[in-house]
Amino acid sequence: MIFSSFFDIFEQKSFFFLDSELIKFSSTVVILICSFILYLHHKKTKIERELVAGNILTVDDGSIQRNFPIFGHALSFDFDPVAFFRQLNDFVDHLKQKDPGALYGYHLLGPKPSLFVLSPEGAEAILKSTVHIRKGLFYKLFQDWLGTGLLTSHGKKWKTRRRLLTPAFHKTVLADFVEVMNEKAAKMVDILKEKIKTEKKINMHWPITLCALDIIIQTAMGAESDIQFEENNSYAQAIFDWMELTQIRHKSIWYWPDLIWNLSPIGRRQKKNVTKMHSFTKKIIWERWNHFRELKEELGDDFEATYFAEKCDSRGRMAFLDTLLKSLDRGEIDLEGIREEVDTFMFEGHDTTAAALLWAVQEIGENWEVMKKLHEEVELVFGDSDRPATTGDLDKLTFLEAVMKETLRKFPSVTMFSREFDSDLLVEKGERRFKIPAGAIVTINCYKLHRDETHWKEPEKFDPSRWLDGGSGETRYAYSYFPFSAGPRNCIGQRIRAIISIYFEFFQFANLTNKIILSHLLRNFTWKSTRKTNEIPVLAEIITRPKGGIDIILEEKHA
Ligand code: HEM
Repeated sequence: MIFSSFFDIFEQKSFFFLDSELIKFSSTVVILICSFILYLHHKKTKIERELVAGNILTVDDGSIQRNFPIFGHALSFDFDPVAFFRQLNDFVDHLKQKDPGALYGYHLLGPKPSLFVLSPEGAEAILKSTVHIRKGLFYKLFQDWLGTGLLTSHGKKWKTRRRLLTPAFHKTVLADFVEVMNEKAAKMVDILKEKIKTEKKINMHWPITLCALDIIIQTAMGAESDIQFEENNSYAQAIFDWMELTQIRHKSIWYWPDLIWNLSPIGRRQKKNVTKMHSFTKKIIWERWNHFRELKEELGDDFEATYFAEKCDSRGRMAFLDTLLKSLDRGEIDLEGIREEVDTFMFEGHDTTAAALLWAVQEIGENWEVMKKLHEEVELVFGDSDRPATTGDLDKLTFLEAVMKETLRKFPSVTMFSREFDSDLLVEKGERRFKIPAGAIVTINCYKLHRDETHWKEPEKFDPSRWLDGGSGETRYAYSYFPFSAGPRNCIGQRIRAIISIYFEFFQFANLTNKIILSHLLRNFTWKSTRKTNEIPVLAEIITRPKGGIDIILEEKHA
């Protein structure tokens, strides 16, 4: 209406008319903008009052973060990702100093309340809830790549997908997984042995990331890949660029509306990343789906028995992509749904593991005593042989397990996860009551909570012995350590462990990958980190990684 009269004015070219219509038009626009600003201001003030009444602490006491009219604290966030993460951790320290018994703090993104958890007790109330399981607004920014797959969906869709996918990594494919992981880790070792012939200092970022990616491509999708030989692999590069741009979008609320984002230069660059990543996974899915259909046509009634014979156990459970293809054949999911889940597993399944391994390599290389103990342990289990590791071998590597647990305590790969509240949550701690209002986004920063001094002695110290017999790790308060999250929306890799442990004491996809890759490294090399861990900037961009990767001086053990 407004726009059509605006164009009419120009067509009629009547200046008298133009004047009066323009005045009408401009006043309408000004009134609309003013009403909107007043509405935002009213909403923001109302929610602020509600948060203070609910015992949620504010960070805007002048010294730490400014609360601007309309925009709230959004304008005080640091743009540099390392500084931004430090800022978030400082908020926790600042508020805990102010009120040691408080469970939650807040800042405002415009009128949107964004809460953060101050203590493990505060995390427990949220993670245990079976009602507040909807992921925070931030996860919408993942949807251009992951769609609404398991990580990002909620409600009925999430429940159906979780049921569909949980049995996907079952015990009968465990042996295949271990075989593949050994093969890929051995490939990485060969590549590194070649590298150290010409380079003294090795950056472990790409060798480890590509090895983890190689493993997930084959174990979850059943596809062969040569990705480890392509250091500048365009798929992996697209993933990293996507993460960086998503992080920028996260901190810049003006980029949140799709229209603005899609028109911006970095939004267009992001589109190219997404197209590249989608075509990579679609190709894998199509190849396997075509094979599935050809075989079905060829074998008729015998198809299921033949296709799944090697993959099925007596309960009829299958490998990841096969499970999805069978569901597709039954009409329980469509091709787009499979693409969403494949992308989710490609994303969650390699980068989380790679980040944890990088930090582990760094800590081992800095702590000579730890390296020595690990060498002794692998030598005891494998001797001088170069045979592949079995699940039995991995079970015996108890110190290595402790090293991985301690690494994930200090550097949980997924540092921050959040929930968006559809209804209020009342949390009680002793005499005190805290109210999280409906509409709030609550972020749990487990990097900070894993270093809570009330639960961990010398939390900044890398001390794997906490996890050995008698150590504090084993007797800890459950919610002081949750690198795989906890409750109904925990990491599916962890949940699988509980189901599979009926057959095997030890099974966990991520843990298995970590232990196999690290044991291969330890059997072949010794190394020294070139930087001190506490001097490495922590880049918490969706996945928490060391900025600049990990540089080590790597030497062959039996050269
Ligand atoms: C060191 C390795 C890993 C860590 C630390 C880790 C951590 C996590 C965390 C903290 C969450 C919850 C995220 C949230 O609430 O937003 C999560 C969810 C998830 N993880 Fe992992 N993960 C790891 C490896 C894996 C692997 C190997 C896979 C698959 C092969 C995987 C698949 C998933 C999926 C699908 C979800 C979403 C579950 C749901 O919402 O129902 N993760 N992971």
